[in-house]
Amino acid sequence: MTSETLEARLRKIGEERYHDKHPFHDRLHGGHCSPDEVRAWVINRWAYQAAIPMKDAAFISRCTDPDMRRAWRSRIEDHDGGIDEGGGIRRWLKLAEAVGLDADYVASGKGVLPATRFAVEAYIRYVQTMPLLQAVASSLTELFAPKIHERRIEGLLEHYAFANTESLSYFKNRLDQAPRDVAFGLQWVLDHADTAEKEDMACDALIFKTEVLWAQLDAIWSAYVEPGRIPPGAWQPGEGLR
Ligand SMILES: O=C(O)c1cc(C(=O)O)c2c(n1)C(=O)C(=O)c1cc(C(=O)O)[nH]c1-2
Repeated sequence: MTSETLEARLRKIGEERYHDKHPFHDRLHGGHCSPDEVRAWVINRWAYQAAIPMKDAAFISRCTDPDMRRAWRSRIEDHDGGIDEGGGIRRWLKLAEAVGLDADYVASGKGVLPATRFAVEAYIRYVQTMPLLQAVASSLTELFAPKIHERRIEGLLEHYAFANTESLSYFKNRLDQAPRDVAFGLQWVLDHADTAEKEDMACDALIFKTEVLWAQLDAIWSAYVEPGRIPPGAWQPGEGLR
């Protein structure tokens, strides 16, 4: 199989399984979420955001090649940033405040749904334990992220009063960062998946990751949209407000 075919397979997985197809995103981007549904999403998605640099640090700890570590470390810098200006994590907390949440509450991780936590932990563990090829391939959902970030910026600006350049700065920054990261990750996977078995492994990793993302939105839907069954200990509307 040629690398073009592998790339086409990976892109097809995104077309079929990426979480832009999840009904929660239609609801969010179409302006149909209640303020509490938006808050639930911001609180839960925080758990994912906060885990990304930890997963990238876990990845780097496994790399024996300095070139690979050098290429990968900007991902951690994007999210953590410098002491004064911060990075993506701090920008996410701006969004939290804009939707009426207390930033310290959100950053505490209290109230995150158990299923969200399990999904995020599974992603970190995957990157820690699976063959490097699969650890890299699991990041390739970012091939599809810029499109959803553009859609999100447009939809939120159109429909919600909290949306402005500052509150949405997280997504705006990702528009430049994600394509750079994913160009490297994709090329690395195409270069290293040099047998049919390895190509299958790369595809399996991407499928696994789409499931990590999908499961988080399913959890939000069942707790806060329908049937509205909030698990014990998870965020209750009215908690953690600023
Ligand atoms: O808003 C989204 O839909 C979305 C999806 C993804 C993704 O596809 O995993 C990431 C992000 N955002 C994101 O902002 C981000 O920093 C990020 C890092 C990674 C990763 O796997 O390393 N995915 C994503």
